[in-house]
Amino acid sequence: MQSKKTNIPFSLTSESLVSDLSEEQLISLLVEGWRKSKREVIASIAEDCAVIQAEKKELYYLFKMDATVENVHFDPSSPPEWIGRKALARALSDIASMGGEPLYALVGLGVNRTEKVERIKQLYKGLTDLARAIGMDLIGGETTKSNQLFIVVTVWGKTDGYKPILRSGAEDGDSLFVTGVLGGSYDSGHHLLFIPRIQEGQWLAKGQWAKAMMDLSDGLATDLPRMAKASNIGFEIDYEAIPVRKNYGLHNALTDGEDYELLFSVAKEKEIDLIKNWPFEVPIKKIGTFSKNGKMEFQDGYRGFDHFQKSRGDY
Ligand SMILES: Nc1ncnc2c1ncn2[C@@H]1O[C@H](COP(=O)(O)OP(=O)(O)OP(=O)(O)O)[C@@H](O)[C@H]1O
Ligand SMILES: Cc1ncc(C[n+]2csc(CCOP(=O)(O)O)c2C)c(N)n1
Ligand SMILES: [Mg+2]
Repeated sequence: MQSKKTNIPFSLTSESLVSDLSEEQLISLLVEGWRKSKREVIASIAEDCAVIQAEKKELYYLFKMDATVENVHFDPSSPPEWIGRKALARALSDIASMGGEPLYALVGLGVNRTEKVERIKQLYKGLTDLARAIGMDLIGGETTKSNQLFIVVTVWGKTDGYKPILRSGAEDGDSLFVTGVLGGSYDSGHHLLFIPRIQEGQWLAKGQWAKAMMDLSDGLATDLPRMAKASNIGFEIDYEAIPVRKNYGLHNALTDGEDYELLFSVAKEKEIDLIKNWPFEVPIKKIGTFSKNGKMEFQDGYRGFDHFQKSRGDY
């Protein structure tokens, strides 16, 4: 795998804390200097999923792990079925973001000894109901004692007969689209009950509509610059075009996170056909353009979610 530049703005000392870094800086630091040893690893760290090319032509395997932690990703009072559902759906959103088809899941569970068995049973029901609905198989996992309830889901998916869509394919002049509406995910409960855009992602990849694609988990303000940097191209946003959830505002749409919608680039000349042929219920909206004259960052004050920066309910 390719190591990313660390971009650490100061020298670390033995006293430095994780909270001195952003999530991205910590990951960069941990994998600095790591080089992939296998040719079949097509994409890895910094993409939504790792991509492994199988020996058969145009067969790619996708892998993604996501953690769902009490008081970080859900409140103790959240319905347990919804917690389990969310834990799987988070990883499915990353598979969707490459146009993949989910196949198998491994589930890690951390539970306190004082936890009610019924709560964990309900949590598992939410998770397995979604897996069944999607037609994927639960093939194993791990269970451990933990002070804080957590679920770690690893999903294995594939693209068979077509290439997965990376974050790095956007080019000058491409149109930038988003599915659904953005903002207010936590307060509205969307963060528990969102529908991962699996069919939409596959359609966009199979039909060669999307050139670059990712899912929005940390907020457009953080995630779009990631796509721009991966593609090495700037962007220009039409702020008024951003689809905002009812009762929320532009700031929510840019910074709240957990939208779990698809962000993708399309060649300008395909834009009209895309809109005409879009076969799904969820709407798509053009929100800007990739441009070599544009910036790769949003203006100051728009910043998405970061696990190590101070936010709601920090401890
Ligand atoms: N501890 C780690 N070691 C190695 N790679 C990591 C580690 N944590 C995250 N990564 C990789 O870093 C990238 C960013 O991780 P992250 O989980 O934020 O993915 P994302 O797709 O940006 O966000 P989300 O999972 O919320 O959609 C991914 O490619 C992920 O596989
Ligand atoms: C109790 C509670 N507090 C805050 C939030 C909001 N939240 C948590 S993680 C995240 C970004 C994506 O996470 P990751 O980067 O891990 O994929 C956001 C916006 C929540 N859902 N529950
Ligand atoms: Mg992602």
